[in-house]
Order: sequence, then structure tokens, then C-alpha cells
Amino acid sequence: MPLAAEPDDTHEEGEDQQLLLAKKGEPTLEGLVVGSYCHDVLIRGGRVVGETLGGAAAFVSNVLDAASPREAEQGEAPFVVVSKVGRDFAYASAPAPARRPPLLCASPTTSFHAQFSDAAASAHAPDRELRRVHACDPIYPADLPDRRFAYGLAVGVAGEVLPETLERMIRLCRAVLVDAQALIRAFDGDGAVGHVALEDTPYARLLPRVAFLKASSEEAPYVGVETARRRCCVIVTDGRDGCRLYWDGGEARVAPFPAVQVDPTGAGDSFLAGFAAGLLWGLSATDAALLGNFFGAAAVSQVGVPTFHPKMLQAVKEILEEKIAKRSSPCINGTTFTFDRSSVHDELHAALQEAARLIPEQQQADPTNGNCGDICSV
Ligand SMILES: Nc1ncnc2c1ncn2[C@@H]1O[C@H](COP(=O)(O)OP(=O)(O)O)[C@@H](O)[C@H]1O
Ligand SMILES: O=P([O-])([O-])O[C@@H]1[C@@H](O)[C@H](O)[C@@H](O)[C@H](O)[C@@H]1O
Repeated sequence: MPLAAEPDDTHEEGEDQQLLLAKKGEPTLEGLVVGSYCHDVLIRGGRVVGETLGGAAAFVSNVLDAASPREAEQGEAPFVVVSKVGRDFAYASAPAPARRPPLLCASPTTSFHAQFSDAAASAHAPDRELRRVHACDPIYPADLPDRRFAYGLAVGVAGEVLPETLERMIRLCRAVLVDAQALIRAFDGDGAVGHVALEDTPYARLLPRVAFLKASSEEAPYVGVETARRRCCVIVTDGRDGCRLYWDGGEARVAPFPAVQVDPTGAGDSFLAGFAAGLLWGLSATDAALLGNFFGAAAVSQVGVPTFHPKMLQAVKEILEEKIAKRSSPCINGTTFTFDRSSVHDELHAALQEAARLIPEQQQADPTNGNCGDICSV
């Protein structure tokens, strides 16, 4: 694994201007994912019921690889992951880190204990209590590659995306999508995860330069949706109820897909990546959120980072190829977005609902799922 760089942001604004020119041969829809892989320990009733690869970067990579449109039929989806782990990292050979290796640091890999309680079985109780047990080094601006990207996803889980790192992402990427959990998490002396008001953080001033900010319903009060929506489009996810989008001048509810939830971990991450993939396919934000809901539902159906059934992915691809023939233009590649539900929204939902029937097939096919038992059945 490559060694992490020293914290030194020597890049100047002028230098970034040079990067505006895409080099010949570079993929035009290349993405930049920033956030660290981590170790997740899943605990129920005081007993460890699962130990898995975690970190939004892992869930996001998994969905982007599965759902992004390909410029060529062959090869990996074009995106880079900037992530940090320690020498204790246990999942270097798992698909996501093996494809896009993290930077190696002297500090231990970020690790979370997720405590599931029976209260999580009720509709709107928080799914889990999280405790950060170890924190790897932050990701510094100098850790980011020196080139332009079509889009960026800021998906820290433990405060590793520093304000200056987000600012550099904004300079490098045409459109940046941010998970609020990267900005508003606070950790007490015991590592318990709490939240601070976004407005009180140094990230707040960057919001007007962010395209989309995603928050869970638990995080939404700390984001301040009414203020934030005047600066960027805010998406509030609400578990099995789907999500809502809020932009300056409009809002939309986007219906969920049915799922048998066995582990809620990674739902929000998978949502954000599905949403980004939807934008890459050229969907409006409200239509792209259908793809977010689809992959959020697929994530909760398995323990840890899900393995998608090839038949399901093929079905999704065929649906997108068919419906997207009616699209306007790829939104993520420009500076303006369309937000409204399109005329194909309901057709797209119905077709994806058919594909969602194939979600449980992977659970049966993959013997590694099911051994952990249900983490959080609802
Ligand atoms: N039980 C569920 N059934 C169907 N879809 C779900 C379920 N839980 C989550 N999702 C999907 O995943 C998205 C993100 O889930 P949510 O629980 O809101 O995020 P987080 O993991 O950040 O708490 C939801 O908006 C929804 O589309
Ligand atoms: O479940 P979710 O909110 O989408 O995202 C999760 C984070 O909140 C958590 O800190 C991390 O340990 C998980 O691996 C996952 O990334």
C-alpha cells in the first residue's frame, strides 16, 4: 500500500486553474471519493454479531462500480478513492480496497463499534449507537491527486475530511456531493458519536460551492435544512420511507423500495453513491434519488458491504439504458442541475421495483451473508 503524504497543502489557486484543462485521454466522467475505509464491529445484546469492512468509501465504491455508466464496455468505473488506514487494516484484499488501495499510516485503522438495540426495531428510533474506537490520520489537501475530476464525493466517517480538504475537492471537482456525516460528527471522550450544528463548523461557508448535501433524518436538524437549501440541494434520507430533496424553490419526495433489513450499515453511503450514479446517467436529481433509494434498500438487505447479484445489476443497467434514452443531458458534468421529477420518474420507479425483486437472490447465493444472522431485523 502507498504511504500517506505529510500534511502540507502547498497548492495555490493559480495552480488549480491549470488543472481546469482536462488532459487528453483522461476519462471525462472521472470521480474523486474522499473518506477512509474502516473496521466495523457490530454488537447486539452485548455480543459481537459481526465484524466487517466499513467506511463510506467502501460502500460508495461498491455501488459506483456496480451502477456507474461506463465510457467503454470493459474496465472499472472511472473514480479514485483517497482513504487512509493503519498497518492493522484487515480488509486489504476485499474488493473495494483491493481495487483502490488506501494510503498507509502509522496510526491504527479507524474503527467503529455499532451497538444495535431492540429499540431499533421501531420505525423511527435511531438504528444504532456508534462509538469510534480508533481514528486514523485525517486526509490532507496534499493527499488528493493533482488533476481535475467531473465529480467528488466527500464521505468521511470520523472527521477525516478536513475543511481544507473539502475546499480543495471543491477546487478540483466540477460538482461535489457531501455526506453530512463527514461534517457534523463530534466524538466525546469515550468515542460516542454525537453531532454539532453545521452552521457552527468551518464547513458552513463552503456550502454554496457544494452541489448536494445528504443527511439522514437524524442528522437533518443539525444541518438546518431551511438555511442549507438556499445554498445547495439538500437530500434527507429516511430509512424505509425513502427520501426528500429540498432545493431553493422546490422539494420532492422520492418513494422507497421494499427491503428485508438485516443490517442498516451503509444504507446512507450506498444511497449517496446510487444517487451520484443516477446523475452520471443524466437523470434529474429527483429521478437520480430513485437509484439512491434502490441501492440503499439493497445495502440493508445484507450484512456489511453487499455483493450484488449480476442479474440484478444487468436489470438495472437495461432499465437505465432504456429510460435514459429520454434524458436531457448528463447533469453531473456541467455546472447546472435539473431537480424536478421527469416524465419517466414513475416508469423508472416501477421498473426498478421489478429489479428490486432480485435483491434477495444474492443473500441466498452468497454463503458469507446469513452467517452473521440479522443484526437489526425490522
Ligand atoms: N429498511 C429499509 N427499506 C428500504 N429502504 C431502506 C431501508 N433503510 C434504508 N433504506 C434506503 O436507504 C436510504 C438511506 O437510509 P437511512 O437509514 O436514511 O441512512 P443512514 O444509513 O445514513 O442512516 C433511505 O433513504 C432508503 O432509500
Ligand atoms: O450506515 P451509514 O450511515 O451509511 O455509514 C456508516 C457510517 O455511519 C459508520 O461510521 C461506518 O462505520 C460504517 O461503515 C458506514 O460507513
